[in-house]
Amino acid sequence: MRILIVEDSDAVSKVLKHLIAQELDCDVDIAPDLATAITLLDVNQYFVVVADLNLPDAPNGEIVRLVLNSYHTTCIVLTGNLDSQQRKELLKLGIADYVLKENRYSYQYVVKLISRLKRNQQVKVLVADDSVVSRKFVRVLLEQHLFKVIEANDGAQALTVLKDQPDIQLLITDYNMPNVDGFELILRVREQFSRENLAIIGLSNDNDESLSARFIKNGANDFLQKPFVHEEFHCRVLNTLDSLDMIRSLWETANRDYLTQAFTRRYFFKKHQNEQQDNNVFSVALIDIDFFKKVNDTHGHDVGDQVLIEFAKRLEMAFGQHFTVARFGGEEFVVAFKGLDAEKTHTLMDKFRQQCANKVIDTSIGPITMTFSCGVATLRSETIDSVLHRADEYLYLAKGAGRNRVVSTC
Ligand SMILES: Nc1nc2c(ncn2[C@@H]2O[C@H](COP(=O)(O)OP(=O)(O)OP(=O)(O)O)[C@@H](O)[C@H]2O)c(=O)[nH]1
Repeated sequence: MRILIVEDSDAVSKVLKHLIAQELDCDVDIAPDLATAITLLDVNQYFVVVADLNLPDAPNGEIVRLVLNSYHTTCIVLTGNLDSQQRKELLKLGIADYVLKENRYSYQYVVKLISRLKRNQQVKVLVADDSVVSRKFVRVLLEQHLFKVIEANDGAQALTVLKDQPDIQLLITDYNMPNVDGFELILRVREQFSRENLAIIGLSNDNDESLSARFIKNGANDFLQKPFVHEEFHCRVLNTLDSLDMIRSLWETANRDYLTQAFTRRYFFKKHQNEQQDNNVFSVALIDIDFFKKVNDTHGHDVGDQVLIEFAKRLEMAFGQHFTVARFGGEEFVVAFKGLDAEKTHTLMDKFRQQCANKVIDTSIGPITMTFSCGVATLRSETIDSVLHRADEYLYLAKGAGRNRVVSTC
């Protein structure tokens, strides 16, 4: 990623370059005037151009039109002052945002914005609105911030799109729509997508003043009254996505093991405590690395950690896409095989055991071999604790029989 700062003040460009380089993994070029900017723009592909409106050889914001229209590059405007008319014109041109050079927080805002724009490239936003004009308007605003935009012309279509593309992170929905309106859409979406999975912003040009509260009570994160100004739209979208990121990060901290990134014991129980009622075939594999204490004692705790991290990675690669992989503590892991009986689970785990035993783990002190023992049990008319207890008994038998083996009822 490469950023261009076009700014005639040496002090400002140095501060910005320092902050950007510190926060973002990217190259930063500086142009003190329009002529240098053109030379650089001709040879480099920039992710974003941060441009001062008033340059020695272009005092009237000429750089902005050039960046947007000739180089089709995202532009953040930097300016000492801006009157209301200039502000409107710039926003109409399609800049990502403008920043007043007021204090160091202004520069931090630029960095935060670039970082957000970078992430936005991976963020899918669904716009549900029966008005084509309105949908296109929102699309243009979202694309200025580099989002991947998907459109739905009513609530029913939005539900289908969300089912097909569950990785959509933000739904922006109008209130008045045929078939399924905004409220009903949100209620139905929230049955499947929690707040850490999907954020929702409601829109309406209806003058009913209770709408915003009703949207939020129904499960939306925010609401915007039409017509809205560009900046308010961007601020609300960015705030909503920042909150979503924060909720996700808290969720990850609460549910993932810090060292290995496998799910925690707590998550495992929360997710699988009702397996019996769900009436599904359900097996668990309880896994314990063999002689792990020896790895720590011989090579040190750090190398032990590297082995745990790599082993968790292997488990995740082998089973994580379809099954829950959790670290129960220490060198003990569990995989929940929902839908598989003991025999199938045993076969899968035994194949994985052989692969692990035959593949060295590269650590900082060189390659290390490791094996594990495993107990497999299938849920009967019992609690999740009981099935784990039985898996533990089989694990104990596996250890007693010489380790590096899988034991189950089969
Ligand atoms: N490096 C590292 N070691 C850990 C961690 N958690 C637990 N351990 C170590 O894991 C080892 C577990 O040893 P034991 O329970 O005796 O089991 P073992 O040596 O694997 O022997 P068997 O299970 O009987 O094959 C202990 O030395 C713990 O200190 C961790 O997060 N990192």
